[in-house]
Amino acid sequence: MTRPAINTPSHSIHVNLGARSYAIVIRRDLLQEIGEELKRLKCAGKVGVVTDRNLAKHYLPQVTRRLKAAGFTVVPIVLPPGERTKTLHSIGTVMDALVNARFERSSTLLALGGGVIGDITGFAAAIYQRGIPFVQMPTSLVAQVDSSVGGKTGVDHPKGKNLIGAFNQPRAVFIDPAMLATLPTREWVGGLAEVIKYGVIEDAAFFEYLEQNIESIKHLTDDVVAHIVKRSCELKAQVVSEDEREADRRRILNFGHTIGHALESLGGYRGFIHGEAVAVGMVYEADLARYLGYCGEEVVARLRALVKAAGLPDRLPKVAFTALWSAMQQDKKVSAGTIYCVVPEKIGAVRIVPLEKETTRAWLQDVRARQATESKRARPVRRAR
Ligand SMILES: NC(=O)c1ccc[n+]([C@@H]2O[C@H](COP(=O)([O-])OP(=O)(O)OC[C@H]3O[C@@H](n4cnc5c(N)ncnc54)[C@H](O)[C@@H]3O)[C@@H](O)[C@H]2O)c1
Ligand SMILES: O=C(O)C(=O)C[C@@H](O)[C@H](O)[C@H](O)COP(=O)(O)O
Ligand SMILES: [Zn+2]
Repeated sequence: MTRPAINTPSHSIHVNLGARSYAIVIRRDLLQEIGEELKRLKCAGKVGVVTDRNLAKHYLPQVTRRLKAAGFTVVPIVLPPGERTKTLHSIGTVMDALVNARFERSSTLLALGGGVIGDITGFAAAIYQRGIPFVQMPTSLVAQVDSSVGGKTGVDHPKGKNLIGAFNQPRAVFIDPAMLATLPTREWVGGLAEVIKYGVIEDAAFFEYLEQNIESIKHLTDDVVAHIVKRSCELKAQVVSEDEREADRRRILNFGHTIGHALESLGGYRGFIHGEAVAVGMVYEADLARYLGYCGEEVVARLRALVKAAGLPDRLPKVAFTALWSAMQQDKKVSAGTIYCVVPEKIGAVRIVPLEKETTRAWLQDVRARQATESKRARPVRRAR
């Protein structure tokens, strides 16, 4: 589906990390200026454009033209699309391309794509010759509101998401919201999960805005898209500036991910896309919070209603407790064997709590009992003959 063009004014948001500080620039048609922008960053020589086949079709010729016009030598590195590409094998592919093209320490990588491409590129940039600069040009909603900012880079392991990686900040993030025009609907909707997350973790007014504007959001109204991309980047930049390496505060950005990541890995990265898994994760982590007495039923109800209205999944699929618990133990918030989970206290405020195995097992049994009752109610009543 081709979407209408998206108009947005220009914004620059500062990620304040001392020597590693950088700007998130949000501007319509930034794509046309990518060569000049890299020159402004003092990049020179070779640029490796890491992208996937979908993005290559839509944008690679234009990006290559702009970079060449600005004097760069362009080396395209095109990977297959999707989460199953986020592997060490792909890192090997990128390494081979850089070695073969004789990339130097002063060469640059440009991540042209969604979160998968951004995470791979940032990690490749961290390890090639022990570190070369990289720039993010995010193209999906997940990437424009979340993954391009903050320097978490890496790849998945069959047993867990993002288990191999590095903190590596980009030199800049260039967001052209017009590029969302070609994003498939399922990916757009998936991205809304990370947007909703910001409302729950620290901005109740933003959550209300999303509730009130969900129809325009689904239809990509210009001013609404501009607002959600900008507000999400502001919120993430602030958290990352306060706690770059997730010593404490940054953990709030992981709301929905303890269960969400477990569902992704249990599904072999073929089931839910990331945003969908996070949506289900948020609903059930909120439900667990209610069960444990950290928040009231109204918090779960509002979150579930917004998730549903956005078109995201809100039902925990069938999964055995032992499998779920074991997958959750791969989470990076696990400390001394204890799983810590981000739970809401109210819309706009979260806390981080340890999970106890038997209580979590009892909660899951309760979830299943409620799901069974809901299914019975939803089933049409058969008339006796
Ligand atoms: N590093 C972080 O802080 C962070 C934050 C959030 C998510 N992530 C990671 O990001 C990944 C999910 O990102 P994603 O949802 O962008 O997935 P993705 O990169 O797989 O992109 C989704 C799909 O949309 C296509 N696509 C992207 N932009 C497009 C465009 N403008 N036009 C047409 N097609 C387009 C891609 O080719 C792909 O098929 C996960 O691996 C997740 O773990 C990382
Ligand atoms: O930037 C962060 O910090 C986040 O947690 C953002 C998440 O949306 C993102 O999916 C992140 O990659 C998850 O990190 P992980 O450390 O749990 O792998
Ligand atoms: Zn995420």
